[in-house]
Amino acid sequence: MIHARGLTRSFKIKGGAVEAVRGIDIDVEAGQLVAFLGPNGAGKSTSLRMLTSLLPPTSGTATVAGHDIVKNPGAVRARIGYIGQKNGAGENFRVRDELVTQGRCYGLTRTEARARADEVLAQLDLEALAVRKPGTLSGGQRRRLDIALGLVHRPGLLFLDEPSTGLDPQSRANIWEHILRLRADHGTTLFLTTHYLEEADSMAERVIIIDHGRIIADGTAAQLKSDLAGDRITVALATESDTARAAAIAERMTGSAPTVTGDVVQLRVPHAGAALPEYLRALESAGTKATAAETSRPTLDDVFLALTGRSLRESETTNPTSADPTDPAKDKSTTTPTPV
Ligand SMILES: Nc1ncnc2c1ncn2[C@@H]1O[C@H](COP(=O)(O)OP(=O)(O)OP(=O)(O)O)[C@@H](O)[C@H]1O
Repeated sequence: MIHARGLTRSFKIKGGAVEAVRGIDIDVEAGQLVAFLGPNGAGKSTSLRMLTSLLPPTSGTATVAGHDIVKNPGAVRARIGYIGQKNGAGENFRVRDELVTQGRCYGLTRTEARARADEVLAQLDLEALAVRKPGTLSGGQRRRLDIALGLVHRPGLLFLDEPSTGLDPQSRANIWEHILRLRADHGTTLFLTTHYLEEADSMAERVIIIDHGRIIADGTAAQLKSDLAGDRITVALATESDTARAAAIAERMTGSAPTVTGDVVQLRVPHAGAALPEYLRALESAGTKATAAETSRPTLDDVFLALTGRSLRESETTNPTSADPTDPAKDKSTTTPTPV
């Protein structure tokens, strides 16, 4: 469905150029659900705009839905749906009329366009809103209308740029329900960007991570987490000298320096279940007792941290364009170990 080789895109700016995408290779087979992750400015939207033929690449090639994005952009566009970050519907027409107009733009007759509008209204649970104007819809309803607009011409491949951003948790869950239903009922291939790591982890079967315009990881979330991050052990100590000793023992045990924050030591191990008792025993024989301990499974943020030394969450929390107070990426809760 998607085969890209060495795709690059740079933008001329005053006094130089921005290399937004620096040579990406992507292969996506039919029916896959791929989450494309990366911090702000990593090159996600630029990649999506190239793959959807909206932006010509500076170099490299790609075939999408069987057609070359540069040589045959019209054929690509006829076979894909693209739901960008901005709303696709205008303000003046009613919801159903917007969908009929979209169908007409894709060459459907008036009768076909009306029938198709009714189908997508039902598919996205929008029937009750058919006579409303888009401007009167809630954020979640509007996002569903955007998806409906992208589906009018029955594309086999759908690109979604941040489909759930800015929505409250309930609307986000609802959007995901519809996305997953699309795939289950129609086998639609889905390629989407998101900065909600938990969503990518639980919903997508494949995760591609991009950073500074380059793909740095590609696999299932489970694979990436076990290969790149490992489990985490967190222990709390009572004194500064205990903390220093616990950090030294952790480094001896794992071969790498642990993270020390105040009196809390965090270390990475392949299997925390086996390593925690061993670590606690080692502490005790050194006369150091942990006051609390906890193990946790790795997250996609841990994968990003292992690859780049930076937290994806932190780069997202500083995103000046995201004003979503419900954004789970902004939940920077620290781990509180349970007493031992
Ligand atoms: N038209 C443009 N002119 C100049 N620079 C651009 C243009 N479009 C994008 N860029 C730059 O290219 C880089 C990649 O931008 P892009 O929008 O692809 O990132 P992104 O990963 O989608 O980010 P976000 O998560 O914030 O949407 C950024 O440095 C951005 O400022």
